[in-house]
Amino acid sequence: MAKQLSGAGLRGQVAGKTALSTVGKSGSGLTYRGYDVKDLAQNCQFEEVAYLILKGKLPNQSELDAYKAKLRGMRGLPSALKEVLERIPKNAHPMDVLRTGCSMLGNLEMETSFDQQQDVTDRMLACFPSIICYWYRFSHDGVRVDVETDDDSIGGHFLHMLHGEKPRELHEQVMHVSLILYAEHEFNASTFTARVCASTLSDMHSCVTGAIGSLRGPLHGGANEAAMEMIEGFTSPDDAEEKMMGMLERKEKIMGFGHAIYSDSDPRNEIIKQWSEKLAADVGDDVLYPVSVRCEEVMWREKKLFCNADFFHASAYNFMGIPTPLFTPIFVMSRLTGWAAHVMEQRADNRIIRPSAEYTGEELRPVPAISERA
Ligand SMILES: CC(=O)SCCNC(=O)CCNC(=O)[C@H](O)C(C)(C)COP(=O)(O)OP(=O)(O)OC[C@H]1O[C@@H](n2cnc3c(N)ncnc32)[C@H](O)[C@@H]1OP(=O)(O)O
Ligand SMILES: O=C([O-])CC(=O)C(=O)O
Repeated sequence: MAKQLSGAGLRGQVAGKTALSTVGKSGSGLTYRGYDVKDLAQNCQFEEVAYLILKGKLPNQSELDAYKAKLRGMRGLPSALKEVLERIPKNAHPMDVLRTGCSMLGNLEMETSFDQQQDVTDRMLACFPSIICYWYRFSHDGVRVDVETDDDSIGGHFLHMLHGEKPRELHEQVMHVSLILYAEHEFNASTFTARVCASTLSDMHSCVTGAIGSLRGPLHGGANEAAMEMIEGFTSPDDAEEKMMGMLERKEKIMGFGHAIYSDSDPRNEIIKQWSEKLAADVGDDVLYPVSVRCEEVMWREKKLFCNADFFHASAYNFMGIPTPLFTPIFVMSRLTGWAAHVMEQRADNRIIRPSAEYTGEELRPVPAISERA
């Protein structure tokens, strides 16, 4: 059954056109440029999907090889950016670090013409993992990590820098799937932020910096971290059930569940759930995965609320040894493709986005003299 889309939050209102993705259209849960996300997650690497989203077609082998080589060559960070990252404290949130890193990059490598939009985007795609890991390893381990690795993929590059060793094949594969699932999602809050910024004819770094800020909140991308914080407090499935029932009774929001558009499932969930199960078996987990499954059952039974893309990402990332505060920055590494493609689409057919407001304030009145004011 389709969700009733109306009310506050611009729900159900068409705010522009896109050829990039469909979300919740009947018969197809989520498509990128006409391809089902399940098909893409099963058959592609993330770089192929990034190419598809940004350049409009799936690459052939030589195009993919050239694209990966280009991205590999753009992983380095300018020394001024490294200096800025070294000054950000250990207790900063990595999303704030990334927001600052993106903004600083825009100062050092400014987009001076829209002709540069593809290259500027590829540069961000290549170096965002470097920004996150350079700061994280410096502030937490006192290490100036080498960001110019020769890893084949963006996900592999990230895991290599984070853990100081080449990732296992299983983990690199899960990163491909995860980054594909998060890559694009029509007019979600962060993408809409990017498009509003683009509609003023601003530069790409400004659009992406704003979008990072929007993604950070727990009602959007920040939900994967919030979900992790919740499930790690549950010691067993029964404990999870008891505590969740209490949360529901107190009418608390449970992060990682529900969706603004999907009505009864998020197509990304079954994919990342399968990988979470595989990773649980791999690490010999007998708590986090069963706890997560019980949460899913309780939420559906009690509220008909389903897991969105974020919920099983929490356990999957945890099983790969990724610290919780880095969960949402991984989302950025991926969604950057969607944001940038939307910025390009907006630029290609632009009118400044400027909706109207329903006024609920005072009627027109004169300014009283200061001596007459309460
Ligand atoms: C990748 C992503 O960004 S996916 C989204 C990630 N965000 C989260 O997981 C945060 C938790 N979920 C939510 O807050 C919401 O479901 C959102 C923000 C995703 C969507 O919000 P909305 O479109 O307003 O939700 P919707 O209209 O379906 O809400 C219906 C009712 O269910 C409740 N509800 C929705 N989600 C939840 C939840 N996770 N926990 C508890 N109750 C919920 C709402 O409060 C609302 O109740 P009300 O009518 O009494 O106010
Ligand atoms: O579409 C939304 O509102 C949120 C979401 O799932 C996403 O951005 O991936």
